[in-house]
Amino acid sequence: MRNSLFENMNKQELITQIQQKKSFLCIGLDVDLAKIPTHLLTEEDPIFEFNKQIIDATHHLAVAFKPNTAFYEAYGLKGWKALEKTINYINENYPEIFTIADAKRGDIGNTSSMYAKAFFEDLNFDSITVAPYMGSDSVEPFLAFENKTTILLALTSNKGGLDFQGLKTGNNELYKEVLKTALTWKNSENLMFVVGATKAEYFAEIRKIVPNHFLLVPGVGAQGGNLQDVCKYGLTKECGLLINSSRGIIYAGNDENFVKAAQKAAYILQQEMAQILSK
Ligand SMILES: O=C(O)c1cc(=O)[nH]c(=O)n1[C@@H]1O[C@H](COP(=O)(O)O)[C@@H](O)[C@H]1O
Repeated sequence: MRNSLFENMNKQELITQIQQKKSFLCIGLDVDLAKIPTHLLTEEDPIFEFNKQIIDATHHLAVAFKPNTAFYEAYGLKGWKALEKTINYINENYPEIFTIADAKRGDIGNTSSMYAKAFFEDLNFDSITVAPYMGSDSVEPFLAFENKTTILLALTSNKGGLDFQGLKTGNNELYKEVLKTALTWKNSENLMFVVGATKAEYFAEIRKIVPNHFLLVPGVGAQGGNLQDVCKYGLTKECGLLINSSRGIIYAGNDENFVKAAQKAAYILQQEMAQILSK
């Protein structure tokens, strides 16, 4: 466990990692047994074995790992065990890495508190993705963990992302209200926001509302988002971006050479990031 300075340490450590690794890459560990190399299926725990090899080969190129819990919940108890082993493996071997439980939780206050305990205390993730739909008392139990980060969905990468998030509420679209209102919540310094890479044209507007907060940006790779477009308006002087790619990296290959293929895909993105950071 880290000390009470953790809240600032958390962000500071991330910034230090970004500078040292010249990377703001987050690798999504979205393990699908139908997609991993078949030779791993005879392992006792194929999901963990796959993750372990990906993590060992890419931890120096990435600053964050993001398992999406759906890909573990889908396999029941075995999947949850694999998630636990994965987060423990990262925390024990690469403690500098920022870990994200992509669980998209949020409920009435006392239920949110239990979600927060599950991911922050039991599993010891650094952060969790949370949906804002149920409002302040559904998010504040996560924010109360001053040593942890709550990553609130603002403008998501999917096609339907604008169905509700783009609706006008008075003068503003809903996603802008989410950003503005969340800044008024207690411990809002513990927030990051999700903005999809497929929505690059919205970053200038978003940065007017949240000039300094880190943004988690999924959608590069398989969903077609473009790194350069996102960085044009998304970058801050501290970088302020975590760019996620899941399938584009972990399934770059699907035979015995899958680790090398994943490493190469991560390296290509890291090199592009190094160039952007050097400007
Ligand atoms: O919160 C997320 O991470 C997320 C938000 C969003 O707007 N879009 C989005 O794709 N994601 C997640 O980011 C990952 C993207 O995976 P790839 O499309 O394979 O790179 C998945 O785990 C998604 O659930």
